[in-house]
Amino acid sequence: MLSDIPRDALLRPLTRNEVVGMLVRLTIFGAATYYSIKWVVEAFDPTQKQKNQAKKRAEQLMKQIGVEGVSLTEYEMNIATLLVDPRSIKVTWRDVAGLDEIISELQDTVILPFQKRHLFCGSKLLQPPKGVLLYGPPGCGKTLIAKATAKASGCRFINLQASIGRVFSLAVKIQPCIIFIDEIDSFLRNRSSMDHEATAMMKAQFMSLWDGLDTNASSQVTHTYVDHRMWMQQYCTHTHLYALFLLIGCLNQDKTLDQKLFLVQFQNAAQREEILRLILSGENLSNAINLKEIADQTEGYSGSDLKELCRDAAMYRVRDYVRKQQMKQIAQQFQLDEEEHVDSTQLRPVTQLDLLFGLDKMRESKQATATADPANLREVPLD
Ligand SMILES: Nc1ncnc2c1ncn2[C@@H]1O[C@H](COP(=O)(O)OP(=O)(O)OP(=O)(O)O)[C@@H](O)[C@H]1O
Repeated sequence: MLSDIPRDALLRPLTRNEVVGMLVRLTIFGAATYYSIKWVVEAFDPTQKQKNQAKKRAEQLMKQIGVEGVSLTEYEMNIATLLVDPRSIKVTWRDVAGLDEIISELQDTVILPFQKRHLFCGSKLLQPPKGVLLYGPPGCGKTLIAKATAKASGCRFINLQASIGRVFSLAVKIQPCIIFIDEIDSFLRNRSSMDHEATAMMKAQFMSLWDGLDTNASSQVTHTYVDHRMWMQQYCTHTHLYALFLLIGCLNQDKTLDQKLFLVQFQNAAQREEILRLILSGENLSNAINLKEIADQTEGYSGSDLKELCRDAAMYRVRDYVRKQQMKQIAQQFQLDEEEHVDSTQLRPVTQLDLLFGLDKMRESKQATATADPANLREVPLD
């Protein structure tokens, strides 16, 4: 074929027009190949439909929370579907009882820097913590606090089970943002014989992201001095559950900050009384209710235990109501005169006895759980 081209045409340098023409042809050919391959790959990808739906949902959510013009990778797009608009969070500080000290410290160190940025800009000492760690036994209010904090700060909120790298990169892009990881210990400890290495890698990745996020000086994300590895190790192996949330988008670029750690644990009797009062507020209570008596007898109970106790107590009057209605029907069938007038639409008030019954039931179920706990069984001597 080359023999068809005149020899002098092969030897002379190409003209400008020839070079431009060749470049145009190469560009068109390259683009056509790229889009054809992309089209074929997409056509054969069974997850494409879900991806498109996730993209749509993420775009909608981003718009709703006021983020526009940010380009996201496919992974970030998936995480973005977990975004929560703080206005849609129902929990407020008023839903948390007995934890006033923690709440007031959170308000000063976490909420204020978001709300009054200008006050914190000028001073290295006044920098807010980059991360906040809530830890403690289950059912004591960590999730409540995390949600109330997100609501009060007005931050974008990502509530996730476990997906790490992209979460951080998305959070950096849409900062300010709170990342909330509930029960992260179960993710960090969750292993099988197969995934030991993978878990270790994820753990390492999490640690490095948690530690630094970004070393870029122009980033609004900071390093801290606290050794989180120690915390992680300690709390991933020695406590059952904790929730964790990080703040991103703080103001400083300096390494002078500490991490804030809050122990959310079992409350004392006075705090338990406050929790009981909050849980029962809005209920029809008998005048003789004595919450102090219940609080004094519930040492070691979590907030969720107290809620369960109150729920049971409140149920007794529903059972009473149903029983009375049945008796009424029987009396009507036998055309007996009813001595007592029963209001057919109202439940009776919750009484102290209901609460004490609820307490008994709770004790029984706690005892049963303690006996069934394999950890306890292991400690029983075999001989
Ligand atoms: N301090 C509290 N004030 C009011 N209610 C509480 C409190 N602590 C717990 N509760 C009740 O118990 C429920 C569970 O609490 P929450 O989910 O916040 O616990 P948690 O500490 O996050 O537990 P876990 O570690 O299991 O996730 C709450 O929805 C609430 O009804």
